[in-house]
Amino acid sequence: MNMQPSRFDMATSAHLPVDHPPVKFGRIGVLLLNVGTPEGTGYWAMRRYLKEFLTDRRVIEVNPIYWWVVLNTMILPRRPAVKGKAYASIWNNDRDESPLKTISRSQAEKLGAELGGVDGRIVVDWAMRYGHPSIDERLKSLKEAGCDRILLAPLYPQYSAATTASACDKAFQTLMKMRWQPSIRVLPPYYDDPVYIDAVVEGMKASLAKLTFEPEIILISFHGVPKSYLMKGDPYHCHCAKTKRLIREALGFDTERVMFSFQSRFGNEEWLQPYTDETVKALAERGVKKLAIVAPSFAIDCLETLEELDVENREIFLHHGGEAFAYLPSLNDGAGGIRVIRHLVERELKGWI
Ligand SMILES: C=CC1=C(C)c2cc3[nH]c(cc4nc(cc5[nH]c(cc1n2)c(C)c5CCC(=O)O)C(CCC(=O)O)=C4C)c(C)c3C=C
Ligand SMILES: [Fe+2]
Ligand SMILES: [Fe+2]
Repeated sequence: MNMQPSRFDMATSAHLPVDHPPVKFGRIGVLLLNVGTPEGTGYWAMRRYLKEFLTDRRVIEVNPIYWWVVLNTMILPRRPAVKGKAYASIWNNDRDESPLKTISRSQAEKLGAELGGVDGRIVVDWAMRYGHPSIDERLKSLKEAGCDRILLAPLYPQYSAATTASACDKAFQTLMKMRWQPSIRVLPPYYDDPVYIDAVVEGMKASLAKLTFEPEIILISFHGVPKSYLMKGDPYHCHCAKTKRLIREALGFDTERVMFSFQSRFGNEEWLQPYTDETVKALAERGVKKLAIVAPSFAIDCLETLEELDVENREIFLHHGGEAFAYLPSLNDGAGGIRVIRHLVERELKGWI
């Protein structure tokens, strides 16, 4: 087949040979990626989601035979019902989907509207690592729309193999099967990006200003990972520590007032410490009466923030003597959230647009 550049001109001209396949090219795709979410809160939808999540070797690194037994005999028979109830309590009933999905879609729509004014060739889409819309489906769709350059944008400020690398692995599995692969770029972690830190701090200040109390302590809670991942070289812990320091400095609060911890522990292995639930309990028992929690590792509010922090940890705090508790929301699809994503995406698209 003649692969000279003129072939592509031909593809769009009236001189295209009758038996020539259709050729679409020249557009630039941006694919926003997040962790994933169940399709429903019932047992089978939850089971499918958890099974996909918990069979990802980037997420669970223990011996696969041991894990197969644990997953199938202990976790999948019970966890779907328990977590299904938790998801039901935060579900977006208007759209019958989780908040993570609603807000991911909105982020992509808002970013698409803004970037369309910058360069008409840009197509913004979104996908989930687990569940739908899948990375496979949306990557193929971008390619079919004529995107021969694609920026993968995992919306994890702090890098972890369990999240960022897992999303990229999934994308590369699809690319492995493409004859004409698009050129690919990957958004680097942005844990210390000044625009991200400024937006988080601006959001925190706005939320704090609306409170009827002044928190004695601000707890910055990050999603945890097993400690063994840190020991094997995952930079997630260091990225979180730097994000925490930069937020504290930008707030201008002293070191005693801003603490950090890791949440969402799973299984019996040791995870990064200190644990959020234990910290919240200890603070209340120490006599702290007013507490605010923020979770900057989540680009979007989800089960782990709306339920685990705002409901479970609120209860722990109040039950152990605390009097006032506030969860400060994530950046989501607000002006600050979109400003951060747009800044990162425009920076990474340099040379393409
Ligand atoms: C068991 C191992 C897990 C690791 C390691 C892990 C890391 C990790 N996860 C996020 C972000 C999110 N996780 C969410 C839910 C969730 N996470 C795990 C397990 C691990 N995560 C499970 C099993 C679940 C499902 C809920 C549950 O059963 O507990 C979510 C919420 C999704 C939603 O639909 O709302 C997010 C977001 C990060 C950032 C991370 C490591 C850095
Ligand atoms: Fe998780
Ligand atoms: Fe570290």
